[in-house]
Amino acid sequence: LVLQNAVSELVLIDLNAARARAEAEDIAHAVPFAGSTVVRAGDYPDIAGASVVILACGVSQKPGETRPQLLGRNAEVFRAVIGRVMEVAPGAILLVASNPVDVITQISTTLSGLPPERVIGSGTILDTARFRWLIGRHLGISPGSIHGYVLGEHGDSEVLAWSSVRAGSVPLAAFAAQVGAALTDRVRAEIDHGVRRAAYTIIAGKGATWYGIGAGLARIVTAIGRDEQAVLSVSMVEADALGVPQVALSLPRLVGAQGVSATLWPDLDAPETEALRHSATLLKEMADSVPL
Ligand SMILES: NC(=O)C1=CN([C@@H]2O[C@H](COP(=O)(O)OP(=O)(O)OC[C@H]3O[C@@H](n4cnc5c(N)ncnc54)[C@H](O)[C@@H]3O)[C@@H](O)[C@H]2O)C=CC1
Ligand SMILES: CC(=O)C(=O)O
Repeated sequence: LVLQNAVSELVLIDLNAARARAEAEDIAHAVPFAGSTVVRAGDYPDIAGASVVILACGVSQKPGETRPQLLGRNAEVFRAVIGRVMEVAPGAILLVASNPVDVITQISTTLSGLPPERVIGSGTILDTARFRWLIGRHLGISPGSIHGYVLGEHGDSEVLAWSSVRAGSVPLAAFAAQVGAALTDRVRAEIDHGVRRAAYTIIAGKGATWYGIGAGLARIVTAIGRDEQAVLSVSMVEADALGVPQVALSLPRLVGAQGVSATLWPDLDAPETEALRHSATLLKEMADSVPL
């Protein structure tokens, strides 16, 4: 956010106040290279009037741990935090990052009483970035010129929507053939593994993932701040996802000043549709298991 000069003020709140102060000071030292954001540590009253509140509190995965294993602990954290945020910043858009992000987004929607379009989960914005990066690397073109999405859960059941991927305006398989970089079953399997297992690999190596999610959250905040109506794969409670009622999951959505203004249901083939329904069902079961 600071490097893109995307916000005028950034307030960090953490149960561990010393950490918030240290992070704020460290981040503030980047400001002179980028812009003029006011960065400081604070407490809840300091976010009164905020336009966006990013929620990244709670516990994170240890090596080998799955995202759903965090659910009980992070649901408890959000029961404590959401009420306090709503007391001081009832007009904010909530942007959830804590895992399992889809279920925590759904819990946050219920606890806040906000309309679903104002409670956004980062969802698969990061998985979509990983997907585009890996395809771009395979084809030798910029990931920004790859148009495709990861859908459903930000987690093990996510769906890589291969059938609708385009390189520029050309269907993926046709472009791959043109540049002599065929998308064999082995290549697809490697890309699938690289997307689906990325967090596990990075957490095994350095304990946490920081930069991809930081950039993804900054992208969402920028789309809100500039009322871009940008298409981003983010999570939100959907009234009906392929027959699964009231479930938060990621789909390509229009993001702007009011939060999510529309969902763009993608064209999917039959196996992708079934995989997305399966992902929605798992998420719904997880959400229903949390007492509120
Ligand atoms: N959605 C995504 O793509 C990603 C999600 N994550 C998730 O984000 C969350 C945070 O990850 P990290 O920053 O690596 O973890 P971390 O452990 O470094 O930071 C979490 C912070 O939350 C604070 N905290 C705990 N309870 C709190 C409360 N009640 N009020 C205020 N602060 C509280 C802790 O003191 C700690 O400083 C995790 O759930 C992680 O799984 C992380 C990376 C990517
Ligand atoms: C930690 C996490 O959810 C990720 O990097 O995908």
